[in-house]
Amino acid sequence: MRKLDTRTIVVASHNAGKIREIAELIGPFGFSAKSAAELKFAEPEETGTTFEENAAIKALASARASGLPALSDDSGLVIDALGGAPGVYTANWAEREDGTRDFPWAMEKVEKALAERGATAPEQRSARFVSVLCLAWPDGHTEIFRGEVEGTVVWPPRGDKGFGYDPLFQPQGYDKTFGELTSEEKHGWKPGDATALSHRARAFKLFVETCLTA
Ligand SMILES: O=P(O)(O)OP(=O)(O)OP(=O)(O)OC[C@H]1O[C@@H](n2cnc3c(O)ncnc32)[C@H](O)[C@@H]1O
Ligand SMILES: [Mg+2]
Repeated sequence: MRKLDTRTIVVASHNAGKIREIAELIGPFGFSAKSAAELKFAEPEETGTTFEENAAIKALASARASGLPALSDDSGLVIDALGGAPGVYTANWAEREDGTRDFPWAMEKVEKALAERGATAPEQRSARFVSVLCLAWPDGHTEIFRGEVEGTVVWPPRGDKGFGYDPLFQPQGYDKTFGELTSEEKHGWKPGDATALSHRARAFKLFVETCLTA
């Protein structure tokens, strides 16, 4: 287990929604965060078959390109009735032929797949959001943290907050989707809290406990 030994960290992501959430989570710890998008680093190909593999590919690419520790996030929506899809391929499901992402269309695809399987009742629509964070150093060392949040796929999508598939996902015990919760509510965590809500905040809490606290 290695502690973070610099005050600058590269956020190894090109997703503006994710970068904003990671900046919110890391802000209170006094780090300055620079994203791979800002640094104009090329997006590495995500050739892994697990969240862990893809997170490591992204973090190592940014750590080596910057010479600084880099934190990546590989995430996705895992739907039980779809055998775990879209899972690691959650971003690909939203990709149009020209490479642009279309989330309303991706959410319709998810709904179509569920309807084809007759998964219309809430109990047939269980899912979890998964986030795997990887902190990598330029010398190749990595630390991995996984967070998951259980919930249900709703239809129609609700809310315009958050990003990506947020309007489709209602966490267990809540009557609002991630698209209807504020960013603070979605994290459900700030430094010192014993629990967190979102997949990303849950993984982040482990990262803080392992790499930031003395
Ligand atoms: O790889 P980077 O550059 O970090 O950005 P990305 O968007 O390609 O990220 P992933 O490869 O990890 O793919 C994750 C997909 O899951 C979606 N996703 C992940 N976390 C989410 C969240 O908290 N809310 C909604 N959608 C989320 C996201 O929109 C992507 O389509
Ligand atoms: Mg990606």
